[in-house]
Amino acid sequence: MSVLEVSHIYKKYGHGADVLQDVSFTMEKKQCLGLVGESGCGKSTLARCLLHIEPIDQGSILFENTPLHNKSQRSLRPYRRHIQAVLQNPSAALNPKLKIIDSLLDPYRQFGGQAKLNHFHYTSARNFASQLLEAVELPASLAERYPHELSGGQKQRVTIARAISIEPAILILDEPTSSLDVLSQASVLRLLNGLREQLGTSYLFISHDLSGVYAMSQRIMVMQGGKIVDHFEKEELLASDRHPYTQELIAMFE
Ligand SMILES: Nc1ncnc2c1ncn2[C@@H]1O[C@H](COP(=O)(O)OP(=O)(O)OP(=O)(O)O)[C@@H](O)[C@H]1O
Repeated sequence: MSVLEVSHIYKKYGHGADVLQDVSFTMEKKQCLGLVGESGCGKSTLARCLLHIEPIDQGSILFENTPLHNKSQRSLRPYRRHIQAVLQNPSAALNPKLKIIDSLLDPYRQFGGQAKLNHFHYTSARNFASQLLEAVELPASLAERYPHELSGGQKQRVTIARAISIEPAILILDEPTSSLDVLSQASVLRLLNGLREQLGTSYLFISHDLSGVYAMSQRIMVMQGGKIVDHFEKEELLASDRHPYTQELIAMFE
């Protein structure tokens, strides 16, 4: 069953050239869809359009069959909960002046404590923060610390905990491990995989690195110059009819 349907979207900044050109895909429930492509091809722009940080110029975005592309910011509010993101740099994502507990609770509070939860249970701020920290395999004692008192890997786990706190249907992961060392990268990817299975969230996993995308995704899209030039099931990666650009990426991977 599809959770997000993106059809023929176009996006440009100001009077520049199209950064996204005729991008279409669907995201299936509980699956991870990978998006790979070189720097500057438009991956983060696509993420920002899906998060409604940037408007699209043409096309449509349907969340569980409801069109989101033509909604006002006010009428988008209930849907924002369902599409959350984890971005590249956890230090920039966490407010340095807030204790971890307050960063963790921010989305739940933004939705007025009204988010109906299935996996987590809100009884008190402290207890909720402990459940979230436990989900990302961090000790509850970190709740009282400030971001500068955590390692990069711990900070990224906190941003993941915060993103899943309101149990979104979709999590956009834009290069979530690129600022981490190799060991932390592997453990964060393992954690994300486990959480997808536990929570039933759909992921859009964005990276310039095909090996990471391959490890995480059931389906893979390849972007070049703002277009999706290839789109296939993971098992079809080595099929002979792959796009020449995909073949270039595979050659780098081998
Ligand atoms: N706010 C903006 N205003 C104008 N141009 C922009 C803006 N954001 C991105 N661009 C341009 O759009 C194109 C796509 O950028 P985008 O950040 O989406 O690529 P990307 O594939 O995510 O790259 P990277 O992997 O390096 O993050 C680039 O040419 C970039 O310079």
